[in-house]
Amino acid sequence: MLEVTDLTLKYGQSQILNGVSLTARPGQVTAVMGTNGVGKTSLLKAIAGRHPYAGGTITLDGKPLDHLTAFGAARAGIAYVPQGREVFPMMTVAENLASGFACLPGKGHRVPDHIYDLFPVLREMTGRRGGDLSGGQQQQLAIARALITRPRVLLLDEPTEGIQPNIITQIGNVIRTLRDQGEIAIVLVEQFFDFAYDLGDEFVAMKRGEVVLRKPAADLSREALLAEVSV
Ligand SMILES: Nc1ncnc2c1ncn2[C@@H]1O[C@H](COP(=O)(O)OP(=O)(O)OP(=O)(O)O)[C@@H](O)[C@H]1O
Repeated sequence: MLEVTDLTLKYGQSQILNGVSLTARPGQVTAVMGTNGVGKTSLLKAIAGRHPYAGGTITLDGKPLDHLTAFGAARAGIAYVPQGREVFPMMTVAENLASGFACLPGKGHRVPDHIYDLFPVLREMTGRRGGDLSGGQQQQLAIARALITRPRVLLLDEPTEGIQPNIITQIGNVIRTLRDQGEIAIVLVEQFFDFAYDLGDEFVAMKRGEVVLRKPAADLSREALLAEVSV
């Protein structure tokens, strides 16, 4: 279980996160929602070791992840799929996937079949350059690359952004499959309300760097959540 407690984060003198707390459990989707600029990406960056945080704690199964680097966080089991995907454009699909092995011990890794079973389109495109894939295919590649690292926590930053509807459905199905397998805790940052609402087991709504609502799906109506995350 991932526990973030009282997290604060600054860019220079600007306080961006102000005491943010959330929990992500294996086999569940924790959906983090809020309008542009409330600090959702900054929160994921702090968890993923991409930006230092000023205060608070992050623990995984009770063990502190003390200000890890991005590599350290990946080694500890935190996989991050950034907004905009960050696929390596000049590297092939196979090479992009193989880059995920860097944080695993040992050598001679091969892409497990279950990754291609989740994303069959990637199996057909192993030799194609990342930059030549469609946006939807790049998103699938970015999620697949994250799963290569055998994470315990999967951080997804706006996976539906700029993606066509049929691929959004496929990505939703992948998230559901991962959730139902019960091993990975998923933190989903998403502004596509219905997508997040359908998938979320727990909801965290943010405003101006603070959590204004934190509730399990069972205790929250669609209207109540919509009211908290609308402009
Ligand atoms: N590197 C940076 N330096 C300074 N300010 C930043 C930096 N990155 C983000 N910010 C500011 O921090 C605030 C939170 O940004 P963040 O990207 O975390 O929000 P967000 O909720 O993910 O927004 P969006 O949905 O638009 O991605 C914004 O006001 C943003 O302008």
